Amino acid sequence: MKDTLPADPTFTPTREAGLDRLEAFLPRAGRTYAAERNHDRPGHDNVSTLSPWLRHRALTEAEVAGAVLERFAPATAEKFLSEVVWRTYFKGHLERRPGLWDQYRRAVRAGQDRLATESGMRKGWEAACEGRTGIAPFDDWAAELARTGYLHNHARMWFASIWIHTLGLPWALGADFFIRHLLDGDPASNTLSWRWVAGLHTNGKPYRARASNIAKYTDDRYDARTLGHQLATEAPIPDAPPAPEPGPTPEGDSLPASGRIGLLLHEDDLHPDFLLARGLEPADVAVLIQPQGRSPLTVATQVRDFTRALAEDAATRLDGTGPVTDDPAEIAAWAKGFDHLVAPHLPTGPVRDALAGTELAPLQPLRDWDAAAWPHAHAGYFKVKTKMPDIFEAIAADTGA
Ligand SMILES: Cc1cc2nc3c(=O)[nH]c(=O)nc-3n(C[C@H](O)[C@H](O)[C@H](O)COP(=O)(O)OP(=O)(O)OC[C@H]3O[C@@H](n4cnc5c(N)ncnc54)[C@H](O)[C@@H]3O)c2cc1C
Repeated sequence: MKDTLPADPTFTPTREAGLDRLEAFLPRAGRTYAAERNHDRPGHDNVSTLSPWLRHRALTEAEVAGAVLERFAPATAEKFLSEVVWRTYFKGHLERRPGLWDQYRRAVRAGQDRLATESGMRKGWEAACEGRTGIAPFDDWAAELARTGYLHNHARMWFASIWIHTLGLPWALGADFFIRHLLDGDPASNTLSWRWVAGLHTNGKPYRARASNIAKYTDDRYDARTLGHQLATEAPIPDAPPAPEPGPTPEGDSLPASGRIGLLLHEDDLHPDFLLARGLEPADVAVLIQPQGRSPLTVATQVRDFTRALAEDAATRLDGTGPVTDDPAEIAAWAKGFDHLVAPHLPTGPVRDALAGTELAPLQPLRDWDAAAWPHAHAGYFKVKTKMPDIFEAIAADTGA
């Protein structure tokens, strides 16, 4: 029976492979995506599976949106484009409220303290992480995540809801479990999506997974009646500190007018098309990665390998001879050879945290795409969604097309 299932998607850690995936998906980015996207199906060919490349900006939101808009009218591809812009919204939201990242890190540590002292919770957490809860779809998604480093969006929502509301586990430990295993594990999309499921994001409404919804969108792979007896019927909102007030949109630095420039790429932006389009001529390129910085626990080998290989691919593309490293001290030694260090804007997350502990202070130009979207990312998604036409205006400048 298993042999007849479509194969798991694979994620080759090169920009070229991401471009191939985009090319193969493009014909389905219009009405087909709108009609089919909610189904969690083996193989996942009803969605793009582009997120591992987009997360590291080995492919950028602007170039993906640009390719889609060359093929479809904005209204036809609205659903897909809106999902891409969700990613930008979450990045902007966290840039405006970086304190949410600090709160999350503290909540993970507090959850780990509880694991050390509450044996019942520890057993529940271990069973959830190992896919041994007895809730069939949840256990299957835990196994799929560990095997592939990817889950469909609906599966992520249901999984997070069952983790929080049915199993009664701390939301931050669930977010930590995801970010240790997802190839696209992202400080913004992951943290804020888990907060959204818990009911801590903008509207105070938790997301509760329903048996009938799971059965429908898994094409009846799971029995709604059995699930109906297993899933929580209530979804109380967990205690959490209030969200910080939004700060200003980060302002991008200008490029230096002269001098030898070292270009520092990082795992949050590996394709400096916008900088080259602005006239940057780097003397050399290095890449800083921090996959292990995503969690205090061990991050999955395939996540660390994927991130490093994608970073090496970026350095090779740009003929960089600088280090591709997770050690900021190596970057500091390399940076001594230049008058200026330039990096694409460093968003909230482990790379920025790692640099904060050093004397390195690269100039950080901002992408036109982010500059168009982030001023509207201070509250819910709707404000950004209404600005989609303006954001698309930034595609040419962002991609240098
Ligand atoms: C609990 C939870 C945790 C999540 N954690 C992450 C994460 O760590 N990293 C991550 O990239 N996404 C995360 N998401 C969002 C979303 O599930 C994935 O981006 C999407 O499933 C990736 O699959 P795809 O590339 O096939 O998406 P498609 O449906 O093909 O969408 C295209 C692109 O749009 C973006 N996108 C789509 N849906 C969302 C969304 N809801 N929020 C933000 N961006 C979106 C992604 O970059 C994606 O590649 C999470 C969602 C939930 C509910």
